[in-house]
Amino acid sequence: MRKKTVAGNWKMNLNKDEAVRLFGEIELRSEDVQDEVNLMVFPGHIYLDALLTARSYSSRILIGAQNFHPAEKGAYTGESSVAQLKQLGVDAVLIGHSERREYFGESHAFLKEKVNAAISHDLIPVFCCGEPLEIREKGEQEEYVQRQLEESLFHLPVTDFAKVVIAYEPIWAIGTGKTATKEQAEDMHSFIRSLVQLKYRQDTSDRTTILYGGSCNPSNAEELFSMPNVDGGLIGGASLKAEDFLQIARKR
Ligand SMILES: O=C[C@H](O)COP(=O)(O)O
Repeated sequence: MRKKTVAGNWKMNLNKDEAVRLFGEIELRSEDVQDEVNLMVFPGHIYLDALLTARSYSSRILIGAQNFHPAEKGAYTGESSVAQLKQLGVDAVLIGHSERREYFGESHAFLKEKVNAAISHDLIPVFCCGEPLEIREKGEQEEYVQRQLEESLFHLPVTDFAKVVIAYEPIWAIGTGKTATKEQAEDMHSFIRSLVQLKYRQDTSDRTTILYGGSCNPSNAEELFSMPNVDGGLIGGASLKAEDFLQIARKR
């Protein structure tokens, strides 16, 4: 039985006070979210330390970084390494978000390096994949997502792959209010799981967490999460309000 995961990607939103307050509210009010739900937040990079410091000792909320550079160290102005994030106390990293692929030109090969760097420092890689609208309209979404996984993720040996969380985020649904239907999400999630089974093993594919992202909110989370292969969500806009985020986390 897979545990559900609900992760909030705060992107480049909130100031420091707002970020610390939001984290505190989520932490305080997460008590009525079932124990079997994993909670994760990805705040703005410059607030990671503040949140890690504010996090209570017994907190159930994992804190992740939205970005990093795969090199161990070096002349990469403005970047952070996984070693630096690990030392800070970060638990997870986002890799392959469509915004990083599109606006920062992160290639399949670069994302593969990021995956390797995260694994080598024992950070949970949350690997995002998903197709743009024109690909969906041509009906080529499966080939598109398969390539993303094959180029950047499926090189991992099974023991490392077991640490990865996959997030399927159709680009046409991100921040648009136009969420995938539960059938569209389930079709892609079950396709991804079948690829994992082919590449690895049945027990690995049974255990792989596959999140849905793209305009997921308190009104549509329940039907999306009711699908057998949807193991929770990677939430953008709706994760910026504690009540909305927690309402999503309470959906089964
Ligand atoms: O990482 C989160 C996704 O990009 C979804 O964002 P959204 O919920 O605002 O559509």
